[in-house]
Amino acid sequence: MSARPVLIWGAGAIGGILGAYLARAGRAVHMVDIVPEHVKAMRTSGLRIEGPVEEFTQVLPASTPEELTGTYEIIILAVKAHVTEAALEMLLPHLAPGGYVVSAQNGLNERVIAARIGAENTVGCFVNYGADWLEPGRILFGNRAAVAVGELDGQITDRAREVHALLSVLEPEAVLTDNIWGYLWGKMGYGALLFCTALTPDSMSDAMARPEHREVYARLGHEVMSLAAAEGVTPLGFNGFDPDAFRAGDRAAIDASMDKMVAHNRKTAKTHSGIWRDLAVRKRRTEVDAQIGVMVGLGHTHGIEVPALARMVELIHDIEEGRRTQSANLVTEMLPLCT
Ligand SMILES: NC(=O)C1=CN([C@@H]2O[C@H](COP(=O)(O)OP(=O)(O)OC[C@H]3O[C@@H](n4cnc5c(N)ncnc54)[C@H](OP(=O)(O)O)[C@@H]3O)[C@@H](O)[C@H]2O)C=CC1
Ligand SMILES: CC(C)(CO)C(=O)C(=O)O
Repeated sequence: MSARPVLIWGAGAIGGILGAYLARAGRAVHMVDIVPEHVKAMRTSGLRIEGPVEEFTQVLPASTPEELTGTYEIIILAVKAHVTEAALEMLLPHLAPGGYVVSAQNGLNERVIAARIGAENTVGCFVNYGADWLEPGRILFGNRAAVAVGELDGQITDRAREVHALLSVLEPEAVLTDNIWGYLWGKMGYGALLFCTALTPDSMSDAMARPEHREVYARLGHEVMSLAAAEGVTPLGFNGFDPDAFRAGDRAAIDASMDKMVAHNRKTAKTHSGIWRDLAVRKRRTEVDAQIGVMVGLGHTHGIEVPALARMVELIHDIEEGRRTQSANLVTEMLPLCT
């Protein structure tokens, strides 16, 4: 592995775990986060990784954005999708000429990053491992899961290999792919299902297991996979998510896929999605506009009807703004749009 230092921008659940694994493996990393208490904990007592995967504490060099000096050739961005643009503006003075930014996020952030700094300075990445930021200096690593890395144009380059080697320190089964958009769109589909689980107080597995709500999940997945096809992308499956089943609207195959996703999520110590956590625990805005709202816009562009996605955006906003509370009834309300 090359010894070029790595800057991790956003040291929460995803970035924190990645940084701790890289540092423990002897890689030079520097962590940046806007939460001063978290930054202080990382560089003094250390970042505690907890949970069933592995437990260890790693002291890490860390700064707030205001404290950071110098430039880096490799920057991994791991903030929530709705703050990607703001974080990019903050990190750009620290991107060395010829360096690149990798998005370890959910959503189509690579488009946003490439629009700002050029596709030639952007490397694609997909992460599905489960983690929760618990408090300053403490992160739960709930479960291992699929990870993939690839260039936006599908070429297998030295720098894609370099990023793949970095992610492989955390996830030995990480994939180096020539179809990163396929993984990212697969996660857009799975992500839509996760947003639906977060309409309820239930765990991801309990919410997905409800037979009376299967039509809603089937419709959401179908809308996303139809958009992916219109975008010319061949979505890829992972951890039980079967894009072809949802694209075809094949109920038997969708049920089989949902059962696999339920089984996958029964094994994690992160029982609820990050979306649920933003709503129920952190009491803050979710990534709904950056992930689901973006697809409603693409529906208009392509002339594809996406009523379930559009209604879900409204319902998540209702919860964010205190007009509704999380309830299985919200999913039931979507049924007429989905049959
Ligand atoms: N957690 C998970 O299991 C998974 C998450 N993802 C995706 O990964 C991405 C990151 O999520 P996650 O790690 O959970 O989020 P977290 O909120 O745990 O971590 C993000 C961290 O970045 C900080 N931050 C916010 N704005 C900035 C900024 N401008 N500069 C530097 N730091 C900033 C946040 O502070 P503050 O909290 O104060 O905003 C927070 O500490 C999201 O797109 C998510 O959907 C993907 C797969 C699984
Ligand atoms: C559920 C998970 C961890 C994917 O496995 C996720 O992406 C999220 O919480 O948003």
